[in-house]
Amino acid sequence: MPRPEPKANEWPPRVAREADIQLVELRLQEERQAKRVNDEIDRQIELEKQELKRHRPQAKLLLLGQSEAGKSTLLKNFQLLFAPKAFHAEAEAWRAVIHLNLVRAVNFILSHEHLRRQDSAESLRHLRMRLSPLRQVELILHRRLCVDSASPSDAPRSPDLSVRVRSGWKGLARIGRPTSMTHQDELQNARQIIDACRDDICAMWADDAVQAGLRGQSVVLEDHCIYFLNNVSRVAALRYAPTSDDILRARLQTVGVEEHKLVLETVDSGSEWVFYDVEGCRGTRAAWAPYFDDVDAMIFLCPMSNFDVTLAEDPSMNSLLDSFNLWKTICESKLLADATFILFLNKMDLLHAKLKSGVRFSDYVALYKDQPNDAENVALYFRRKLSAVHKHSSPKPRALHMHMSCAIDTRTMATIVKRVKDVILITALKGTAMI
Ligand SMILES: Nc1nc2c(ncn2[C@@H]2O[C@H](COP(=O)(O)OP(=O)(O)OP(=O)(O)O)[C@@H](O)[C@H]2O)c(=O)[nH]1
Ligand SMILES: [Mg+2]
Repeated sequence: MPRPEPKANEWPPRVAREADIQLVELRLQEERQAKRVNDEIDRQIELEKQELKRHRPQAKLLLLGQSEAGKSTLLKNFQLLFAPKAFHAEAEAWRAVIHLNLVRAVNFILSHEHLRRQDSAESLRHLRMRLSPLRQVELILHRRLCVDSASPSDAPRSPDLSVRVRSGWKGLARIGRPTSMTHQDELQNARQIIDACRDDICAMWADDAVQAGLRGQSVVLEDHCIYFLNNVSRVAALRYAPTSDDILRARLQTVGVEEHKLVLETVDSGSEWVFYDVEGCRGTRAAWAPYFDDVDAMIFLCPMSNFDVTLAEDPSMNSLLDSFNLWKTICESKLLADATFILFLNKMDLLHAKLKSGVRFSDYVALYKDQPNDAENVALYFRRKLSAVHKHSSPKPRALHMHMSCAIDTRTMATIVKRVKDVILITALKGTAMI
């Protein structure tokens, strides 16, 4: 067909219009191609997101509180209940920590200045001599386990008999499997010496002069030291294998922020929870913040029994006041505004024993004046005080679940920890669980 002649004065000329049409077509093609590429990128991002979701732990949990509040002990309770195989697999590794806890307590007692002066007691002089190999054992275990390079000195030390393991709890697993024969021989040798000293440690702990000396100087040995000394004939035996109770009692100070993956065995088998267990000392708290992001639940431990003591790291600071201040700061953290709060009012057993021994809570907490000095009422005070702080903090944090606890009592903890597990699962799956 003949092409129509271009009309005179036609604007734009037909040829130019055709070129425009081709250009538009080209642009449309390019846009379609770009959209295809974009859609593909979006699809990839969506796939990656889903993949990430699949690999994201089912729950991310933060354990906070001052030093010795019981954070790591609570974590052990979770492990004992929901990953018992992993818990028992680590039992062997805990033995060295328990032995160091024990040996440090013995050496501390024997090196205490007041008891040195009582050397006139013939029996004590004898015991000191017979137990002197434990100094070497402390050095060996210290070298194998501890973070700080300073060796334990001969001078009497403060009764902070904590153990800090290189790279924390995870480092402990490596200690359970010593790599070289020298390590194995050293640890075996240490166990043999402890076993050989067993009767003498018993005799020392039962010695009236020792007990009177400790009482007279108001030396308060940490709870775990007393527990292992009371159980020395079992703990010091050559074939000793730590029980669950022993592991919960063992004192292993957390170093920095330790990540613990808990692969559940008894419920929801195979799913993974990640705990961030922090070192509670004041000087290390600035390092916590990076771990506040994107956690499902923040678990705070407030030890109720330490109202009459000051912080080991700051003797001018009352321990209870420090805990209250810390709780307030945590409640006001914007980063934690989306996390469910779980509060453990811990060390109920020690609170009970302390009040029963005659220490008065009102002597340390002015607001408590004229109120009953029993553990239930004091615990109620803690409950009201801490929930009021939570309620009135800004930004308003999410739900608060509170439990009175004794973290070393596996029986009562089993019930509490199961309840907390439900809260964590609901929180992780549905956002938050309100009560
Ligand atoms: N009697 C008693 N002892 C407890 C309780 N909870 C924890 N402990 C003991 O207190 C000591 C300190 O507990 P940890 O769990 O190591 O304390 P933490 O909060 O992890 O301390 P850091 O790692 O220093 O921040 C351990 O020897 C525990 O066995 C409790 O409710 N009652
Ligand atoms: Mg800890």
